[in-house]
Amino acid sequence: MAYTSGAYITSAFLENTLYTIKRGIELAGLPVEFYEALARPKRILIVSIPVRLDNGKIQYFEGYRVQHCDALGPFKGGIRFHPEVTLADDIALAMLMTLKNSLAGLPYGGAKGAVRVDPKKLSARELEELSRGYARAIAPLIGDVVDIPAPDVGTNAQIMAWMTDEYSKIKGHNTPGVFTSKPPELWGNPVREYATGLGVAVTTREMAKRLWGGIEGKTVAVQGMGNVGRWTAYWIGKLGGRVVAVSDINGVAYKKDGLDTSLIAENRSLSGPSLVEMFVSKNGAEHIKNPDAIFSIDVDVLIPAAIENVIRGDNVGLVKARLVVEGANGPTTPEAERELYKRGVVVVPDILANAGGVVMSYLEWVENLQWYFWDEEETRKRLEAIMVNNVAKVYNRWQKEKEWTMRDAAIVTALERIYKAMKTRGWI
Ligand SMILES: NC(=O)C1=CN([C@@H]2O[C@H](COP(=O)(O)OP(=O)(O)OC[C@H]3O[C@@H](n4cnc5c(N)ncnc54)[C@H](O)[C@@H]3O)[C@@H](O)[C@H]2O)C=CC1
Ligand SMILES: O=C(O)CCC(=O)C(=O)O
Repeated sequence: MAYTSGAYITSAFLENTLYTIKRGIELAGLPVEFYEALARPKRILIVSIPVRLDNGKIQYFEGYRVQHCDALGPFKGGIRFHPEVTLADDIALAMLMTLKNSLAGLPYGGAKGAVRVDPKKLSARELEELSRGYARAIAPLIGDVVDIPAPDVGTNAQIMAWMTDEYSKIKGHNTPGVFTSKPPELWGNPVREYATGLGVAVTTREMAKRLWGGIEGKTVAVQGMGNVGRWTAYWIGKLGGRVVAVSDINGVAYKKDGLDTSLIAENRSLSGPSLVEMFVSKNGAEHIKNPDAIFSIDVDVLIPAAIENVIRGDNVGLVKARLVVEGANGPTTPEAERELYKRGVVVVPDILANAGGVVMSYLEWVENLQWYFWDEEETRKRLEAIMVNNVAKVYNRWQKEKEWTMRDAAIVTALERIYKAMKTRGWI
């Protein structure tokens, strides 16, 4: 069975994702036709978005919306604004969403969107124009029961607000359920801002309980201080773990006795690198200029929460942690993962560990469709219960199959649900 996309569009990330799906299908004993059904997205839209820059010139930005699979329900997945994003990587991210949504038991298929842009180089007005332009460009393909985007790298609640407003103007009425992770003042739920990080932290606690009897005092390093990384560090601190290092593109903040992660909530407005600087200036942390030093810090748990393909064959030897929890999508290559398992290091896969974001998006969407809202406490409890249950489900499956990785257990569980739906529909 070939596991390459077989198309002219490819990337290391896409090939790794296809390899993982193929391996899952083989381990689950499912037929080759199922692989064929998942190896290509159902639909791809490529768009060009004109933006009038502040200097008066017009610049065109390329964007995508990849709808991978809708066997389980409407397409769902974030939108990435990043200068190096490619269509192939966007396809890989959409495939991971199909698996993640299935594993979490959500009534969703998988999708992902992207625009090749460095949002930090745009003014607020330019960013708003780009966001509205992207929403207009993909409007024919999305809808509150069709495809529901949300944030990913480089996007946030304000961008979701602009996109929801733009889409609602096109429809001629308010359509809150078409994007999730909106600000609370525009039908969002306050939990969504920190939901992915909370989910990663709860996953880490649940794994630490099983591996070591608890998370209390266990040392943790977090790569990335964006939405996922910062809230992971914050909640790890709240749950009793000791975060000794955090990093961003400009370097690492390290403190042997543990960083005061409660400062993260007090400094909500700071961006990633400034949070690292904040730990140095306000918390007495050491500043290590090389951002990759995060991998070699001697900790119990390493949490890559920045971007894909960061733990690879060439640097996996640096990792000293006993547990890797994937906050980012696709941070560990298959080669690196094999090496880690050989050394007895457990890797908790992205589709399990970082599902808190989309689970919370689902709760927000249910609120939006009903125009009925739960309070913060109630939604947080629901999110935590789903995460705890998902970790137990995957861990127990993994325990029964000693030759498998935790990723295998997660992917097989996700694939079986999609297969049953496709079979029942008569798609395969
Ligand atoms: N935002 C969400 O709800 C979800 C995000 N994810 C995944 O989590 C990861 C992070 O996403 P967000 O936090 O939303 O993005 P973000 O854009 O808020 O933050 C990403 C951070 O990573 C940093 N970074 C990039 N390359 C780095 C490197 N080589 N070393 C250290 N830091 C680096 C950036 O400077 C930035 O601070 C991505 O893989 C994303 O797909 C997964 C589930 C949900
Ligand atoms: O909240 C969502 O709908 C999607 C989040 C996302 O893009 C992800 O989990 O990678």
